[in-house]
Amino acid sequence: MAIDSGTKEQSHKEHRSRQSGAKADKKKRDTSQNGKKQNPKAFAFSSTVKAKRLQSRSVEKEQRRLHVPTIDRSYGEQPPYVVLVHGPPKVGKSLLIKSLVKHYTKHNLPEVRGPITIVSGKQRRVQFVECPNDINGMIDAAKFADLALLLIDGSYGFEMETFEFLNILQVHGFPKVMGVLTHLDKFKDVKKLKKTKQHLKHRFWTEIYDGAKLFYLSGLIHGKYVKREIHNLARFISVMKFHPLSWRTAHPYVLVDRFEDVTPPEKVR
Ligand SMILES: Nc1nc2c(ncn2[C@@H]2O[C@H](COP(=O)(O)OP(=O)(O)OP(=O)(O)O)[C@@H](O)[C@H]2O)c(=O)[nH]1
Repeated sequence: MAIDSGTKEQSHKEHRSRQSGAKADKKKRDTSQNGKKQNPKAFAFSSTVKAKRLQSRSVEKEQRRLHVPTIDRSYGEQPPYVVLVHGPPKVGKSLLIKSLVKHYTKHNLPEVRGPITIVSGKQRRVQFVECPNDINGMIDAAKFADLALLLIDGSYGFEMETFEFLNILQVHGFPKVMGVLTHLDKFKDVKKLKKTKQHLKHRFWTEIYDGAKLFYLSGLIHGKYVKREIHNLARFISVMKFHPLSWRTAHPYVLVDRFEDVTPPEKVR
């Protein structure tokens, strides 16, 4: 290479493509295939079907981006997530709350009276509420529940209350729902138990959605549900992601659970 510093012109040796060797062989092979190169234009489409699919996919992606994000209006310390335990009478609601409280706090709860709030993680509190079995109670509960545990007596099947409550949930923005089957120890026949579980699962799926979570509590040990099963259920509740419901942000609601007159008696007199 010679550089002429005066005119700043360079003279380069001309490029000569390979005539022999592996690279030359490959090139020859590529060009000889159907008379065209393997990759004539790397990013241009060669199939119209594929191109159409690609286009609709990119449009979909764009739509998703444009979707209005749900606004989380909460600020400061987060309120506890309300886990509502619903079911017909004597299905085991109190027992389930007691078992879950025992799991989280290692304390025995003698009686369930009103909502119970426990700390389930560094950033999370969970409040267990037993759903009242009257229509007004259910309507109130549907408004504040973040997760509804629907208890179903496995030996009996679905009862009216569960369907009623699902309907109420539907018109209140539908929070998360999980099913829990109890009284499964009443089955003596293993085959029948299996069949019933299958049947109830599919019934539950048609009501909620295919693949909705259903837990099985197989029986009692020392008057409590099996530790392992409660552990699994509690784990699910602890890691569950709760998104703000758009219905709820659009329909603010205050539930008054107590009304006290605090005027000093002196003043009244
Ligand atoms: N064999 C069996 N008994 C159960 C099971 N679950 C609950 N029980 C029993 O059912 C009875 C009622 O349980 P509770 O927890 O009081 O039911 P509940 O739904 O709170 O009842 P109400 O508050 O009256 O609606 C208790 O004696 C439990 O021991 C189960 O899976 N198997």
